[in-house]
Amino acid sequence: MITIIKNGHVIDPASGRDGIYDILLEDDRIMKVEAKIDENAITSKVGKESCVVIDASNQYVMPGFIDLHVHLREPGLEYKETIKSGAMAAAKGGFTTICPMPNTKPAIDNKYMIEYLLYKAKEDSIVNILPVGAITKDQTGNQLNDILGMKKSGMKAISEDGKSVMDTKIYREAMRLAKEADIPVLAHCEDKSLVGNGAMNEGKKSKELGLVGISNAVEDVIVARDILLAKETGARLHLCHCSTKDSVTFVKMAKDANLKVSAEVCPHHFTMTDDEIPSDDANYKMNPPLRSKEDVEALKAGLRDNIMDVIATDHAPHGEEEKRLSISEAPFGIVGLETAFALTVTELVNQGYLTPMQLVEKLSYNPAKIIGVDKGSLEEGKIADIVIADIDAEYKINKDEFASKGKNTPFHGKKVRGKIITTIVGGKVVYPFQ
Ligand SMILES: NC(=O)N[C@@H](CC(=O)O)C(=O)O
Ligand SMILES: [Zn+2]
Repeated sequence: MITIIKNGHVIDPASGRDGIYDILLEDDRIMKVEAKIDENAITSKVGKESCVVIDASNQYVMPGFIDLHVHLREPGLEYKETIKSGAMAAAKGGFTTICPMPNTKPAIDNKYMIEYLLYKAKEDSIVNILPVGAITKDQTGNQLNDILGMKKSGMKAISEDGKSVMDTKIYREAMRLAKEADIPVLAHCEDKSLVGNGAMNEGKKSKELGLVGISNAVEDVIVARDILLAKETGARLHLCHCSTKDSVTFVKMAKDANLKVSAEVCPHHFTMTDDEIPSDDANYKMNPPLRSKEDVEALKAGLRDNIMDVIATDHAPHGEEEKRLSISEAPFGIVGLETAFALTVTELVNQGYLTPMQLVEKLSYNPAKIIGVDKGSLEEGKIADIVIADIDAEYKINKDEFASKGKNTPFHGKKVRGKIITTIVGGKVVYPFQ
């Protein structure tokens, strides 16, 4: 099968291309990227029926996005999301590869669960799935999992996401094993004893709503600890969902010291402050919480200055009933796969924080490097994981149009720019849904 993507504005950090090109795909590979590819010459050779032409005029053509932080709720909580529905949400959001976190029920904490996830992904998922395994048994923090065995079964990273491993000795040993396995540690940074019953950012707004606050130190203390452990063990540390200005400062210090540290920011954390939470509405509740203006500015500057490497969604679907509860009672988390690109365009590219090239670095090129896969590139010979988007298209976010089962977003009705038009995985169009 031949596919030709015509006249698109190619943005590809791997080759440095930033201009109008045609791309020729043969089966699952990128064969040619050239200023002009003559489709008539090709159709006359292979026949019209084995050649698809996609017109990408006035659209951006980018390597498929890679999300290092997604919660699919299968197994165990399929009413919130399944592998199938989560993968469809990913495709609709321009993501061709996603890394599901292991906090399912049961947790992905042994090699059989990794194998199960990969088997299920093959059956049900229209995007690539790279498994992340839990660090301790059942994520209870006491007993280290078989990290080397899980890696052999296809695990691409370890994480205790949803919480931190509070026992520093166990965590240090996990980092040693991650180094031996040559996989990154995806760190959720939250000091359990400091957070208590905190439900939103500690500040004026939490007082106004009468809610228990979560201070910045809850995150910062563990960010600092984890960086020190990465220094001692030589492990590759990736800091998840950074939300505070001091997280950015610590990441900069770690990079200046040449440590193997990378960091992600979620779209909600650069889009909104805690002050913008209108009422006790749990669609504004996530962990870490929406922070102060000062923190949001530091995150945006950190992305701009390439201190922060990745934009990841932390897509965390929950049932509508659960999110109808008050902020103090509802579970933490909001969906993100289908709003990430538009929020990045609207809040960062259109506001002058990121160039389109940086957007692609943070949504595709850098995540591929961090998770260690040969993706995030539109160079000839690479797998054809591609996203085509209209970055000018203006519309209002509508949760009822989400492919995700989760409708829990604070961005319903928000006016944005940037729409995914086509998502291609391994040379096949997966969105629009076939
Ligand atoms: N981020 C969240 O608010 N929730 C996540 C857990 C996590 O990513 O920490 C979830 O699993 O619901
Ligand atoms: Zn987390």
